[in-house]
Amino acid sequence: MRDAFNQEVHREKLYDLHTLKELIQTNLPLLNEQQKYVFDTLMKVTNDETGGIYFLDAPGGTGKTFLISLILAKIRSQNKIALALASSGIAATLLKGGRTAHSALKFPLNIQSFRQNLKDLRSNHNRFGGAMILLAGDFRQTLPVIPRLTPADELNACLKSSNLWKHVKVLHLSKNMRVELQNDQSGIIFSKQLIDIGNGKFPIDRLTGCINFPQSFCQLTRSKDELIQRVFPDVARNYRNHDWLSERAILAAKNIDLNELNFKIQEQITDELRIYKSVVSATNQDDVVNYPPEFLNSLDFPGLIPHNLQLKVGSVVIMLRNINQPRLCNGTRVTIKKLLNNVIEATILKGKYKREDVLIPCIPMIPTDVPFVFK
Ligand SMILES: Nc1ncnc2c1ncn2[C@@H]1O[C@H](COP(=O)(O)OP(=O)(O)OP(=O)(O)O)[C@@H](O)[C@H]1O
Repeated sequence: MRDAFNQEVHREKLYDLHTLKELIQTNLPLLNEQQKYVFDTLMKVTNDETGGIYFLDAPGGTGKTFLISLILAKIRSQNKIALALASSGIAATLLKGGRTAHSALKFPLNIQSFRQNLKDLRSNHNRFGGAMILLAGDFRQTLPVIPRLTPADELNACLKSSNLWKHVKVLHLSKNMRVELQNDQSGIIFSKQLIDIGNGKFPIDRLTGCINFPQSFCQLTRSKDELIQRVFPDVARNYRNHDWLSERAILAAKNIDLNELNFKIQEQITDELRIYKSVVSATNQDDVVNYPPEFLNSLDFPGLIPHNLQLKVGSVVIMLRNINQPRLCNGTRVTIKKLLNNVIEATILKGKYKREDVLIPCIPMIPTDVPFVFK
């Protein structure tokens, strides 16, 4: 732990002060009133070393990344240490110097133990060793996902259920800068409706227990084909345009629906289809008889690619694992460029590494959350 900490400290001394100061000069005057209040509050407790734990309650688009980048730059420009840790690889790529908590600290982020560790490392007995800890997110979004457990377990895993929550000071951002800057009226209404859903303001249907969307909620489609037509019009012609591809996506709650949608979209691409079959077998000799490859091949586990992976040049793929951070991490979207026997060449569609080509090799995978081990 001490080694990991020292490595981070060393990394933190490598920032170019001139670039940091330029960023501060450009972005600080742009902060809106709420953002400025958060910035001033956090910089004050950082500078006078009173520290404390803060939660930035801010829905999507309100400027979390913009504001946190500025706070990081300001602290680093004063030759102090600011670590940007994220729970997922793709979130870590949004911030300068961002790392997953796991990769930076070599242990999964557990706020309780992190609190004790910081006291030791900073030789300071205040909570979190006098450091300013800023957590950011949106409680209106998905609860932590815990496979095979109940909604009560998911609520328990939430930060709000932790003993620490009573010490957390909550700061708010509510102005959606993403739609504000584009002056898009329908975007402003939609973002407000999303916040109302998250705040439980939509009436619940007593019979079904579900919420009803108002007519003005969004454009509803009646079939998957119509949905594809609206989101990916004329795929056959447009799929080579990476900017066009990077601006659209269809989300679904279940893999089975996604597979059908992907199949239909990919069907419209005229390139040759390549099929990659995984070689699946039980690793424990005793299990080989009970779980023959034919059975294992028929299974479809969340987080694992299907046994029969069918791809075309131009297909869009989302990474499910952190293979090579920060470029190839869980959540990176790429489009296929070349399909070779054992390696796939692809181009990154979004984010800091957009347009960069990457190689995705064959990788052995052993899922850990199934009752028997297979590879
Ligand atoms: N004060 C500001 N002045 C100018 N642009 C801003 C300001 N605040 C945010 N933005 C811009 O608004 C957009 C949304 O901000 P940002 O990505 O930081 O929001 P977010 O809360 O992190 O969103 P999400 O949760 O969806 O990732 C970005 O393009 C960002 O550059």
